[in-house]
Amino acid sequence: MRSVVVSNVMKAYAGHPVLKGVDLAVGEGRIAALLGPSGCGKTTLLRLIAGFDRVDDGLISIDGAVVSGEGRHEPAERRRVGYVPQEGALFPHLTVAGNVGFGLARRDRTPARIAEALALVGCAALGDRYPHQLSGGQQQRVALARALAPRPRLVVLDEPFNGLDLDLRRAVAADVTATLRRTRASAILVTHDPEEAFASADLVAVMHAGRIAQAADPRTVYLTPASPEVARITGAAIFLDATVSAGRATTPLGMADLGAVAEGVNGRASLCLRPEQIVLARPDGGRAAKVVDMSFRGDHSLLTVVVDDRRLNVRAPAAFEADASGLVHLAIAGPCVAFLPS
Ligand SMILES: Nc1ncnc2c1ncn2[C@@H]1O[C@H](COP(=O)(O)OP(=O)(O)OP(=O)(O)O)[C@@H](O)[C@H]1O
Repeated sequence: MRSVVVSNVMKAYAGHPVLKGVDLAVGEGRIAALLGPSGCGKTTLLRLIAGFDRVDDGLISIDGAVVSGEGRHEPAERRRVGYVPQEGALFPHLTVAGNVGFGLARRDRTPARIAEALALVGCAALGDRYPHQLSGGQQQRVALARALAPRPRLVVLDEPFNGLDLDLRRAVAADVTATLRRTRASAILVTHDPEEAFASADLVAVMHAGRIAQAADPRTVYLTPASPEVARITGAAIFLDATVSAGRATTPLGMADLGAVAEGVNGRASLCLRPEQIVLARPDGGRAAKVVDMSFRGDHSLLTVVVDDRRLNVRAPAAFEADASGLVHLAIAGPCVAFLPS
């Protein structure tokens, strides 16, 4: 059963198209991450799903019922979609309990329901505090409790961890994901952080130029991106000129195995690698490259090397030291993806 289905949704602001035919399906109890660069339309799509705005064209259905499109626009308060907005989302003049109770219908606004929602996010003891008396992580947990309190069919979260520093961000994201899984809520999380998307979601929907460019499990989008843009949005990507023949690519760094080949690619191609796929090799098993810079990064050393006039960044072990020749030998590890030359 699909919890949310978005089909061919279009939205323009003042004649400027933002969503140009978005398709997305999120299964019941699944967590999807909507990943894309700033301004690509992630918030716009979330607002359409929550019902805060109307679609220009296309359909949105939740649990099998059309909520947007075909002349219908179910109002936000009837969609049973919990919304966790960007930072600063709590009402400052209400206590934590008041904030959580705010979204509940009057008959449901009982101390027991509020306590239940706060317990879900591990904040049972904080009901009497005001938002300014909470840490950033606690504020985001309370914002999730407020969204979960009415027992929604779907929870949508718009970059909820943006205001938190990196360590806290990872921890709060893990807690929030665990809570969503415990409550078996379907969820859509907007983020521009690939690692957050991979760690949190069953399905990563990569948004580019007003459409979903690829939607698949995290491993698939990272290891076999559907386009060069998807490769760049989902992490660091290095592109090498290559010649493709019989499932292998010849590159300035030697031969590479191909895991996926974009349609129509044969002969000249652009090979897409992740940084960790360029590895140090023995002299007899790799191409020589000149080390022109080295920067110690704690868990690894980042080498800048030149091979065939091309500068590349390569990760080496933290303890790496260049020998007197100033050369390293490089090879390509693991299957790569080939695209048409750009
Ligand atoms: N109400 C509006 N009126 C006019 N233009 C809008 C409106 N809302 C969004 N836009 C425009 O639509 C585009 C997409 O905005 P949106 O907020 O959906 O992007 P986003 O991917 O969520 O970006 P970010 O990651 O920076 O939040 C932007 O160019 C934005 O300026």
